[in-house]
Amino acid sequence: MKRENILVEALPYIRKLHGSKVVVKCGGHAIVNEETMENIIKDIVLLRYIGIEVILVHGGGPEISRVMNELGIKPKIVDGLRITDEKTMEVVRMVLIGNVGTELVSKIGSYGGKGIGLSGKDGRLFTAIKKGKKKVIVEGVEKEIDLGYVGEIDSVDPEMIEVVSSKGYIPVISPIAVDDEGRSLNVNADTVAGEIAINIGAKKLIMMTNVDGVMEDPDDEDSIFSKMTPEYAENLKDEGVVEGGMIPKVDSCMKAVRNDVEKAHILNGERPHSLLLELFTDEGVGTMIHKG
Ligand SMILES: Nc1ncnc2c1ncn2[C@@H]1O[C@H](COP(=O)(O)OP(=O)(O)O)[C@@H](O)[C@H]1O
Ligand SMILES: CC(=O)N[C@@H](CCC(=O)OP(=O)(O)O)C(=O)O
Repeated sequence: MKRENILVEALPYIRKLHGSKVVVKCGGHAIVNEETMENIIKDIVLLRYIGIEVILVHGGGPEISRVMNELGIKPKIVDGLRITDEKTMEVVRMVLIGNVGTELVSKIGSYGGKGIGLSGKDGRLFTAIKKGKKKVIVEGVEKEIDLGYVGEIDSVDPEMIEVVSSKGYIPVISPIAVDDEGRSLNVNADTVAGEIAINIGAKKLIMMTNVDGVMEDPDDEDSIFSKMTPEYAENLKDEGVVEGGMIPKVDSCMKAVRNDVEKAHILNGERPHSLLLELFTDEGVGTMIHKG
């Protein structure tokens, strides 16, 4: 397609999204690679310049696991959730807030945007309660596993996001919540992104990961589902097609579209500018979850 046609094709999409809020969740796999991370940040800054209020929620699972291994702590993840003891919680805070969050804020700045780092603790943006024990099936047998300092979101107060976003800042949110006693709790970043999207009235929730979308067979790119309803996604979960880290993503997307977020998308952040292609072209990429 000619370059001018690409720009013209984007116009109705830009018009529709101008002034609305879009939550972008960037997974740890998509940000471990410097080039991938820079491409995503460039797209986010561009969206902000054309009047779309982007709220960035980041993960960092692979980086947390890398640092844990370096410290001699073996990472354990069940259904996409990290078992988090006290020492692990320290690592999670250090990596997510101290490292990944500040790096994203500074990259946004280097492309001309204004990033601001937040976590659940800032203005009590989101609070959580300890999730406690989780039932899992191991080799056909049901077991209860204590997840430790893993939080389940209890409340979201979006005022802080609204204040900074209305002044042109791009909030960069680390998935660490606070509980009533002021303790830090580790929350999956997909869950945080979904809850924030619902509570700020976002038009879209976009999950950037390291696969093209939800697939029938994760090893076969051609088996991607380009569109699905929450009911269909629920079936895929029940059938065991959706596993591991894809479970919290699909759960958050289903909950978001059932709570008035127009559309939720799962995209491959490793494909350069997949975010712009999804938002501004007729074809779109990845998997879209929409109400029936
Ligand atoms: N049906 C599926 N389709 C695509 N990916 C799947 C599916 N089921 C499980 N997965 C896994 O989910 C992973 C994405 O989750 P995760 O590793 O937590 O990513 P992120 O760090 O981006 O949050 C994929 O790399 C893939 O291995
Ligand atoms: C409770 C829980 O699992 N928290 C996650 C938080 C980071 C995250 O979600 O990172 P990704 O988006 O890269 O997976 C963790 O400790 O890995």
